[in-house]
Amino acid sequence: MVPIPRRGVDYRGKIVLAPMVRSGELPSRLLALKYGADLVWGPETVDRAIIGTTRRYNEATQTVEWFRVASHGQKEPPPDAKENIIYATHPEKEKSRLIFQIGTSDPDRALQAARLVAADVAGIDVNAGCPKPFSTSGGMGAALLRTPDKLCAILETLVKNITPEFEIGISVKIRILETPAETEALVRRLVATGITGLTVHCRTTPMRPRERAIRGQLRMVADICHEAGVACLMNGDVESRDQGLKLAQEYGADGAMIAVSAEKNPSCFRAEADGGLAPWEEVVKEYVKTAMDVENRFGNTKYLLAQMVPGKAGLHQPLTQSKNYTAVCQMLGHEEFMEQAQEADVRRGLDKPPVKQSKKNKSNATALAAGGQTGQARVKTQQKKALSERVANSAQPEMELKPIISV
Ligand SMILES: Cc1cc2nc3c(=O)[nH]c(=O)nc-3n(C[C@H](O)[C@H](O)[C@H](O)COP(=O)(O)O)c2cc1C
Repeated sequence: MVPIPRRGVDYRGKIVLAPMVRSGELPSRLLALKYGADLVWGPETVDRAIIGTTRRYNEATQTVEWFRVASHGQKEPPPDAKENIIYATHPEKEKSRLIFQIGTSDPDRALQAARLVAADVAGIDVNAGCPKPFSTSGGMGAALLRTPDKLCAILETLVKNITPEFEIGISVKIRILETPAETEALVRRLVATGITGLTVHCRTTPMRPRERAIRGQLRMVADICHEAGVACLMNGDVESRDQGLKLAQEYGADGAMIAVSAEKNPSCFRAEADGGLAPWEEVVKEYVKTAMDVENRFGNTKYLLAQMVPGKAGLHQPLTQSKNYTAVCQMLGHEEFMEQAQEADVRRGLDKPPVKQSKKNKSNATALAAGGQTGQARVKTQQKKALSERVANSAQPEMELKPIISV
């Protein structure tokens, strides 16, 4: 077992929520914590997306939000400009248990991004496992497994600058490599960077999510971590708290991380002794309430509900077509939430038909498409910016991420 870390969270004996783009937004994390998750990872947030955001405290929801205003390529955003919330946290409920995961391929940018959130989280994690072209084409995610010098430089920069200033630990999430020897060489380098935790997703980069996780290299990874005083979490096909604790013990890991099973039913974090898995109806009710409490983006709420409501309930089509929280509560029979749902819809403008794109924005889009008016270089910068924003806001699940960015 690893010694208790002097700084940052203690990972030992922990069952944690995995980082999940789109599925790991604030209400999902709060629900996971409510059902007993020990720590929660936020969805991967690309460094460029968080850099340049403004932080504010939202009194109404008691959340901290990092947002930017869409400027559509103009210096001053138009008065009707839309605000994009890039990241949100509920300090009271999750600060000491929230790990912020960065998507990055550059030590300086990683540091700039980490500085913006470090005071509000319990740890910073670097994503070195996302296999999708959207991540790897920018040198991020699983591409970092093939550029260990760069990955180590990122981790060392964060350890050197973030840990002493904010008293939080730095961790990394990797996948196994093709051979145990390759994985061993990589892990030996990573644990020497000063990180406090390492999560190993027990699949190789080309493996599909449906393929069973391979645990043959796990004990070796955990042993190398422990020799260096680094905690090791296992990930891949863990479905519940009890199973995770058993597997961690069997393979010598400190704890386990759950993704897909938690996306479907976050009560998987509850021990059998405390009631185990709750029925989906109960979980969905909690989720809708939590999503309204923190004013979650309706599109994200709808997406998560589609993961949680079983197909056989026959609700997927009406859910997909629903336009606001009131409709969702009606459909699910949550009469007691109707008032809150109506208020939430009014606040978010969901009680009216969607606003058409303004003339100004339309003409900007045309100018961009034409490419001539503002000059080729400026258009390119604007397109890159817009794509980066999409990266942060589209929040697609890892398996579905499209190669939409070429920066
Ligand atoms: C919807 C979805 C989004 C994901 N997004 C991320 C992410 O942002 N960062 C990351 O490191 N892994 C991401 N993953 C991978 C998971 O964290 C985890 O490594 C993987 O799903 C294996 O765990 P499981 O077998 O419990 O599902 C994502 C997985 C899913 C299903």
